[in-house]
Amino acid sequence: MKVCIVGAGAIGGFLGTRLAAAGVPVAALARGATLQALRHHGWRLDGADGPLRAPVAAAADDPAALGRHDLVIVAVKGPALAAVAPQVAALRADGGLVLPAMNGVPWWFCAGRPGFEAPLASVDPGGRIGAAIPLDSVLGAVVHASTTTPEPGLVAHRMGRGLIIGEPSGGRSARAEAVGALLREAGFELTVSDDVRQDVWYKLWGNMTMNPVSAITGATLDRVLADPLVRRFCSAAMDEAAAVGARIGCPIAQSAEDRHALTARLGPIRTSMLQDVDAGRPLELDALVAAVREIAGRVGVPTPNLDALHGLARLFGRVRGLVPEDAAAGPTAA
Ligand SMILES: NC(=O)C1=CN([C@@H]2O[C@H](COP(=O)(O)OP(=O)(O)OC[C@H]3O[C@@H](n4cnc5c(N)ncnc54)[C@H](OP(=O)(O)O)[C@@H]3O)[C@@H](O)[C@H]2O)C=CC1
Ligand SMILES: CC(C)(CO)C(=O)C(=O)O
Repeated sequence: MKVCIVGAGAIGGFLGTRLAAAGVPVAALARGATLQALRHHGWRLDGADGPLRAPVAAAADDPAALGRHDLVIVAVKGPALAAVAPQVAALRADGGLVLPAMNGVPWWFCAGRPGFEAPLASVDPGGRIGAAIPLDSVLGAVVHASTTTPEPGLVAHRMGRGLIIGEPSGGRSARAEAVGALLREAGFELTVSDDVRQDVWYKLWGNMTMNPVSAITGATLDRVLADPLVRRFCSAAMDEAAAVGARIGCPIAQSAEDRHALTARLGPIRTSMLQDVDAGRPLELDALVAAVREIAGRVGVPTPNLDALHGLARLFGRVRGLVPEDAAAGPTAA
């Protein structure tokens, strides 16, 4: 299976290196210093298992130079997705698959469901992503790992190798099993899910509060959860999202406190959004927070705590130039 990674950063490099080290030909659509590093050194991953190095099949900033692929793994941050969607389309072979390995509500999440005939403006403004990447080419994914890029093209793996993949509409398929086998072979703890939407919503349930709260405060996850007032606020926002999930076929059986106990086990993690603040990169607020508010609005669930979190994180980002001034000009603006 020919694989191309779009977005060879912390997660893209983690997936790309492990796949390439397992003998899979893995190309990269990358740019700038990351592109130079990949061309010079190939795929590089450092972690508790020691350094892993593997050749990159090809690396370029132009899809035309890379050809077509059976599997295109997209691991950009949410704000970059609309810009790379046409490139993803150009990299995908006829019948090829697209696996977005990203946090938050994906653009395909509500597609085709009653009440969601119009695409989510927060994650797919104008429906351009959905138009470029047909729903029937998508496999949903959830990444349970923590990685960083200490320098362009070099990934540091901190913890976790969990991946969940599945058909957006649920159920089993031969193609999901085939991609699952490939990733399992590359050393990931791989689950092929019957209901990947549920898994996406469950992961989001944590990121939705932990990432923006860590971004605003600069606190690692252990410190976010150690403050009783902050913890209670996060729980209240999570209760709202759980009520939204119950309306869209993604019920959550746990309490927010149950989930905090699991998150606390991760220890002093700098969330990917806190890493973005550190590096001066755009914040993924639309996929992690605005989209939940937009879905809540469509199903009629009030979200006062989530609204407050969105407002604070958005203002924090705007003041630092990490969120555009016109962000969420649509249904989540107010
Ligand atoms: N890091 C983590 O621990 C975890 C992250 N996630 C999620 O995974 C996703 C990816 O995150 P992460 O890997 O941390 O992000 P990074 O910022 O480390 O990587 C994103 C990569 O995408 C590249 N990119 C962006 N736009 C383009 C473009 N137009 N052409 C080519 N390359 C481009 C960036 O390049 P450049 O540097 O040039 O901008 C960067 O290399 C996010 O949704 C995140 O929330 C999920 C679980 C854990
Ligand atoms: C915090 C973590 C590693 C797991 O929830 C994550 O998903 C992120 O940093 O975005």
